[in-house]
Amino acid sequence: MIIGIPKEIKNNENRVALTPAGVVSFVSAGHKVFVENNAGAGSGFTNEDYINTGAEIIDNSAVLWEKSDMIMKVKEPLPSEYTYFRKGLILFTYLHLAAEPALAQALKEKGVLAIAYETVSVNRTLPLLTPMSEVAGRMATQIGAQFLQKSNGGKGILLAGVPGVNRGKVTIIGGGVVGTHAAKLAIGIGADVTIIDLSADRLRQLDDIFGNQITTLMSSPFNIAQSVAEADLLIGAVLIPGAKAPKLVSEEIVKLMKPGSVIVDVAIDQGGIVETIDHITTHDNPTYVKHGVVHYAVANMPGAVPRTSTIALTNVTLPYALQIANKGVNKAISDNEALRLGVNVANGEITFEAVAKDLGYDYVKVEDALSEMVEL
Ligand SMILES: NC(=O)C1=CN([C@@H]2O[C@H](COP(=O)(O)OP(=O)(O)OC[C@H]3O[C@@H](n4cnc5c(N)ncnc54)[C@H](O)[C@@H]3O)[C@@H](O)[C@H]2O)C=CC1
Ligand SMILES: CC(=O)C(=O)O
Repeated sequence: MIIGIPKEIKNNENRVALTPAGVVSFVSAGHKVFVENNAGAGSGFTNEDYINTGAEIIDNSAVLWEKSDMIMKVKEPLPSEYTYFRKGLILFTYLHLAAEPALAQALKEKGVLAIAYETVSVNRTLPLLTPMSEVAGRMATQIGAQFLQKSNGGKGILLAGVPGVNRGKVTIIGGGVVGTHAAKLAIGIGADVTIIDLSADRLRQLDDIFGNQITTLMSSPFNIAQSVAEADLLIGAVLIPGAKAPKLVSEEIVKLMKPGSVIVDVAIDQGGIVETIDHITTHDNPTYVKHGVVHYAVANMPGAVPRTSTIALTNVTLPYALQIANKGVNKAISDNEALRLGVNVANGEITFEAVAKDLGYDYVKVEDALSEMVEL
């Protein structure tokens, strides 16, 4: 199989979908790898590093997409890349289609076989999302602390407090991977941390992990309003896999927050949980102020720490990509249920139920969408 690795074009996206070590794995299994010129530069991998491990450098995105059987990316294709879509192309990347209706339509219309990292699922865990959620969770606290500084538009508090002065309050909605890692950092710097989740079992686990270093609360409109109103920093970390994020924090609740408080909505890649966040922000221009509250809604947070993130991401994506290349995509999907759950679009159909529901398409099972091509 020919695997193509484009240079990412999203704002400040410095990750790359394959490291030189990954090239060795593909080439030694008999595959060919094309890497776009300087695709790895932002993560500290030079063209020479890729050439030395057996890849070929291609200086033109259109040519790279055209020559490749499978495109491995980090972020969802942007509109300028939709023109490269074609029937039968395999696309393996983050997609977050519930929040990207135009992309979903383009993938459908062009017959791309699109496998989303974020819905590949093993025993209700999301192995290809987890490492980036670990990164983004840790970053969320770091970024929140930074924007709480007066010079950055915040209310001018130090989350850690000092002897004789209150610690800052951090409310985290969603106690999964992002929420846990945000909490780790917030506890580490000495903040007063509350985690809100809908799952009583998850709250029990968090209580076992963090003990009385955190307060846990069941997710309800009342608890959310009360905790958010008091928070200096609110972190959005909810996920319903594949689906648009629920708007759990209304405009009225945001108005209850004190001026200079900060919201970091990590769940923005699925549309975000805060009503006053109506657009995605970028690393170049990461915040805006509404009702006196600083809003941060960057959908590719790990792109700002690309060396760590690229290695963490490719550690988990490579084994799946190798299965696709070695077995062929149909057999790989047929053999591996986790990978099958990653298929969001196939043969012009939406094959992930939550995405189909949110975007108003008929849901077609992967087995049915691919029935002419493979027995599942
Ligand atoms: N902005 C960015 O750069 C990045 C964003 N993310 C996103 O962060 C979000 C969270 O990801 P993970 O932590 O990995 O997901 P996860 O599945 O580990 O955790 C989600 C948590 O939300 C909880 N939840 C669901 N409905 C809820 C409700 N109504 N109220 C309270 N809690 C609720 C679940 O019980 C679960 O504990 C996802 O949208 C993910 O794509 C992840 C990495 C980077
Ligand atoms: C999860 C995701 O979309 C990201 O890491 O950018």
